[in-house]
Amino acid sequence: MTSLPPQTLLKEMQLDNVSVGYDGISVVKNASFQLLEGQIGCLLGPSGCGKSTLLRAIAGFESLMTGEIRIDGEVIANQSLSVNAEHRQIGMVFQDIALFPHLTIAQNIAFGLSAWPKKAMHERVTYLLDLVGLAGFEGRYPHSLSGGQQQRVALARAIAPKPKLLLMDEPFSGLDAKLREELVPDIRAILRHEKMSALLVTHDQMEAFAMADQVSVMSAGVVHQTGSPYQIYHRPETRFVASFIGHGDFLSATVCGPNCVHSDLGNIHGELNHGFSENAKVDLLVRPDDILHDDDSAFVGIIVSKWFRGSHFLYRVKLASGKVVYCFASSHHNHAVGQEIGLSVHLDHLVMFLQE
Ligand SMILES: Nc1ncnc2c1ncn2[C@@H]1O[C@H](COP(=O)(O)OP(=O)(O)OP(=O)(O)O)[C@@H](O)[C@H]1O
Repeated sequence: MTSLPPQTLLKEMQLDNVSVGYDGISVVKNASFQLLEGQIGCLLGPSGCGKSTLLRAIAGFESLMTGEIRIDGEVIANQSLSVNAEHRQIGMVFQDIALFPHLTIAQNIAFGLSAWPKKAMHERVTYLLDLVGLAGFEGRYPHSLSGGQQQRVALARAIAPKPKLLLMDEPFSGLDAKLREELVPDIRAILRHEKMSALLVTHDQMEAFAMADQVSVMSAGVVHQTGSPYQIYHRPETRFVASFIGHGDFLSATVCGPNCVHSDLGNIHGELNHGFSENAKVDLLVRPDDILHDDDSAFVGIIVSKWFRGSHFLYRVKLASGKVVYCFASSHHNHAVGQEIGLSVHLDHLVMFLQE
């Protein structure tokens, strides 16, 4: 058995105050975050917020206006230095799959392995074909594969040379929803199996949540927050993150204690001290799963719209103040639009922002 070149895993990538731009105007501003061994990170944000630009800077295709990028403690880019893309040990997968049409699937996967001994190359290609579920496809050409199969080949090609880090720019956006749903967990499992650190760019939060251990939410070039999907959803640190992620509404509220606010839905107590001063006017984030239909509650609202979601109904409910909020109800509670229903609040942690 031929011994394969040893795999060098990423220990840590660190971005410190990275700004990147075009023609002297920064489109990524002071981005800082860290990616650790085996972690799958994600840059999530609306179109044009600078995700691809930041990814391209990490890959070595854009230079830095300020800041520093380090891989395993070694500076690969700052204002005056930029290690060549091909020397960064970074693999890339793009939205437009871009396989070589005149090469077989095996030749595509082997493309970055030309320096490897023949036997090791063959073993690596066979291993990867198997890993991405395409054993037996080695002699086929890209045009004879489905979009999802082609994207698996693109992944195999990118990870074949054992890069320290895999960058993926909207790799699923050319695929239909059903295929995407199947492929995302598969790709995650493959990266996990390879202990490969990766950074994904997407504007789709469900994709981000399904793929990533850590999500960096961006808006207008600024990284607002980096955290686990759970933290991003339940503990958003900025108003933008709170409103961009998931469904939610802001209820006007007044602070009435160290872990209490008073709102249209009564006094709401959180588990933690929120740090706001007594009587401060705040906007309190309420998600659909924070407000439940409750016949016994004194707080009521009028249903203004409803959606049947199989296991539950999602209602939009107008409160006495005129504020409209989401509300979950089990699918046995089928109420008509215009009907009044009772509401109870189930909020463990209070996410709120001072009113502007
Ligand atoms: N080569 C370029 N020259 C000048 N401006 C550019 C260039 N590439 C991107 N931009 C601009 O930089 C900003 C950020 O673009 P970028 O592609 O990084 O955003 P994005 O978040 O990846 O968007 P999308 O999700 O639509 O791909 C945009 O305003 C874009 O028009």
